[in-house]
Amino acid sequence: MALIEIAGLEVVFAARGEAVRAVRGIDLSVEPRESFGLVGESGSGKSTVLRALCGLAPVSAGRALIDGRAPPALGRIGSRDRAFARRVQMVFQDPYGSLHPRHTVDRVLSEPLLVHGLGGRRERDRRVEAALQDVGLDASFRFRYPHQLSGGQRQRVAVARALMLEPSVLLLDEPTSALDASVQAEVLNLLSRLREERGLTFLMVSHDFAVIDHMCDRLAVMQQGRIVEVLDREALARGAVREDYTRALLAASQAHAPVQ
Ligand SMILES: Nc1ncnc2c1ncn2[C@@H]1O[C@H](COP(=O)(O)OP(=O)(O)OP(=O)(O)O)[C@@H](O)[C@H]1O
Repeated sequence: MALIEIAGLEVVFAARGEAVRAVRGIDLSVEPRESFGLVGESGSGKSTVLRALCGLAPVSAGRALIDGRAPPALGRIGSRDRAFARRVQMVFQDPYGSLHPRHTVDRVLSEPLLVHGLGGRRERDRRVEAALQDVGLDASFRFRYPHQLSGGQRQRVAVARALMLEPSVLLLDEPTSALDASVQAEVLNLLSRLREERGLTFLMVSHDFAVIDHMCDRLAVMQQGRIVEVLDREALARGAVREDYTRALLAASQAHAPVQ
């Protein structure tokens, strides 16, 4: 059975009295342990799909389910949210924005455990140290603040935080596009390794085909809130693309340096 199931999904935002149809009826299934990419031009609705899956955007019609369940309603904190957070986590583009500037790495990583009442002090310490090690940061990083880290190190901390509750699904929104090319490759390789080791399922947004090609088994191409085609990696490698829109995106992406 698919782990992520999206059917007839529509998301409509009300912006200054006008309805913005960000997602216009999409269907998508992602299997357990699969890594699936969403590509498309800016504003095509990629991030909105991820947000609908975790309850941060309204599902106006259709459904967006993970493991057969809809996300908890916006603004309601309860046991369903806690159960959901233990299955699904999101990683954003900008680790600087998503890490609290006045919280140490230790606090950032312990907080999910505290909120979920997991482990005593010793157990939390052990898990924070293990989490740092898992993302390739040594113990000296534990009491640093975000501004004392490089962009790549910050994103490693954001990945470690996302994994603290041992979720099965990661929703990744342009997780490396704020990083330099060489650092980008390191973080992508880290994500691939963690996925392999932990049997994670990824749904990943990028505007960059090289990133998607590096990371994903299949991808959907989005345009104006719709999916125009779904490709697997092999079709992408052969250039077996049906839509001119996809070809244009591919050409624009290939103008940039490929991921190593
Ligand atoms: N909260 C919101 N309120 C109103 N409109 C929104 C909201 N969030 C997104 N939109 C609109 O929905 C459309 C899709 O946005 P979305 O962020 O999903 O696109 P995207 O493909 O992820 O783009 P990018 O690659 O630039 O991040 C855009 O027209 C955007 O302006």
